[in-house]
Amino acid sequence: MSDSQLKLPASMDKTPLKPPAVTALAVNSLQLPSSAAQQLKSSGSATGNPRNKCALKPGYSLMSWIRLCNSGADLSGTGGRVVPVSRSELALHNQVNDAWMAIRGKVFNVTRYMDFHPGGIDELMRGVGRDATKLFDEVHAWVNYPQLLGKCYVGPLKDNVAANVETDIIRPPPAPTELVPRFDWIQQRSELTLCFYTRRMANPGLLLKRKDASDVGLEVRVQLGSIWHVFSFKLSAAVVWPPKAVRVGPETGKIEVVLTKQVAEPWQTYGSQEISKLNSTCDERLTYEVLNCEVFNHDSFELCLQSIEQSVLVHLPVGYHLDIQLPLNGELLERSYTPVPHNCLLSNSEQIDANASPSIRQEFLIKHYEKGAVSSELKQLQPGATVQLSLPRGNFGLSALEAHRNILLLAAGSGITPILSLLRPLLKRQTNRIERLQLMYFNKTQADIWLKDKFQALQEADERFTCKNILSEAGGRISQELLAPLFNKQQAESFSFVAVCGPTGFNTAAVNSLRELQLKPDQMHVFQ
Ligand code: HEM
Repeated sequence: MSDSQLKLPASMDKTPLKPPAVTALAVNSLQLPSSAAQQLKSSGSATGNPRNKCALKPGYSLMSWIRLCNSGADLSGTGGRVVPVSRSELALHNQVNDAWMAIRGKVFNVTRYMDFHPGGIDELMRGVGRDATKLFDEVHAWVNYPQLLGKCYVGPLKDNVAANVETDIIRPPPAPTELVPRFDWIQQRSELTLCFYTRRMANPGLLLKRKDASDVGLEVRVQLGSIWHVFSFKLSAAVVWPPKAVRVGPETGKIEVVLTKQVAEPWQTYGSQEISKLNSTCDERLTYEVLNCEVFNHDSFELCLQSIEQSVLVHLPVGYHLDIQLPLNGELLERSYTPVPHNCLLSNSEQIDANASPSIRQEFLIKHYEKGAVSSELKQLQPGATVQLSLPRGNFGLSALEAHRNILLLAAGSGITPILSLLRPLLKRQTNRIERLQLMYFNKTQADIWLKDKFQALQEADERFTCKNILSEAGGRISQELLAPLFNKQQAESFSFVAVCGPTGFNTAAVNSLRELQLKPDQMHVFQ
């Protein structure tokens, strides 16, 4: 890791006011995960604040740690050498003045970090002299330890599974439905930030709803798999709608909602909240109005929808879709579509992997089928018309791709839309960085290819990404012969995971070919 990589994380780049004590009532209603609840009991947070963060001694801020890391000091204690460490050796370094800790097969010397640890020395000591991966993840899986402890790296844990050490593979987290997001808040004079912590690679979705015109009612729904965790807030005072910023980290699992206070002053408490659960397969619909509906190419169009009264912001988990529902001849028609990033529309010349923040808008690229009732109806929609959208749906697990650095994407026609949503999170992934991401995009003719220029630009901007267009008019089709050269196990860059999306016939042919090439079910995901 180079020195220049160690920068202050954006979220810590401010000096926030410390949140004052939360009332007993609010704490009770928090439903902390049991591990965190136990910590609260055992460490007896004096303030009653759900956070267990300690006040750091003067001179031990994050900034000071970064300065120390960049000072050239020998923080690993090995003089810069990488030394493999056995478990028995690790166990010897269990003192506050000689503290080593293994996380995901890597041993770090955390002795000098002790005083800088925001959770305090006692907490950090719980993990020293041993493999602390599980404990670390239970407390704060989102913390970027490889970056913070880069200069403290001693070496790989010797008897760890070899593959783990070499490729930094991280085991998939337990099923997301077991997880309850942990809530926290932080404020500045003019801002209130609501934070929700899920888990690394949890791939959360988010829905924000303005509850009433008084601007103190806010509903925050965090989607984990098929469960929505609904936080209904009554804030201490009014805030401005929409939020100033909303950040959802598919990799870190951290969500931040930054609200501007209508009156800039410190608050005693954020207010109060109630938590409930909702199944995402429920029939709830959100009403959207058409902003515009325009031709995209010879047989497709772009449809831009906006939440009615702009009162709902939605962020879909990566690889999820929405069902669009509209009435026709007394019946309700419904079809699934994956929204595309705003920069995929014709009117937008930005690169494909730009901003993907939650939005009051949902934008779609839709292929028009002459005999397709839904696409024909949607194509005729005029600005101001309304449609109903379902809550985000899907079964894609981002963590399934976590261990893979060479990923192949197979898309046919409009099946490109869920595949598009993978590009950004994969290319931006910090842990186990992607080495090669190849898109094979199947269409009939040149004129059918969507977003050709955008893929070209992305290919030029990021050498890890390549796009290959395959046209059936030129005899190209999905087959074992076509794919076989990509799965030569003798080559280091052979693909180890494939995501597929297209019509049923395409998906079946792709899966059959991949099976013949010895790919296992857990090395594929098919978007149906
Ligand atoms: C494995 C043993 C560890 C335990 C038991 C532990 C415990 C804790 C606790 C209780 C907190 C306060 C949580 C809160 O804000 O609610 C915390 C915060 C923190 N810890 Fe650790 N920790 C451990 C290891 C580490 C390591 C190795 C690092 C180094 C990268 C680290 C970095 C941090 C950071 C950056 C925070 C602040 C997180 C935030 O504000 O979101 N911790 N830790």
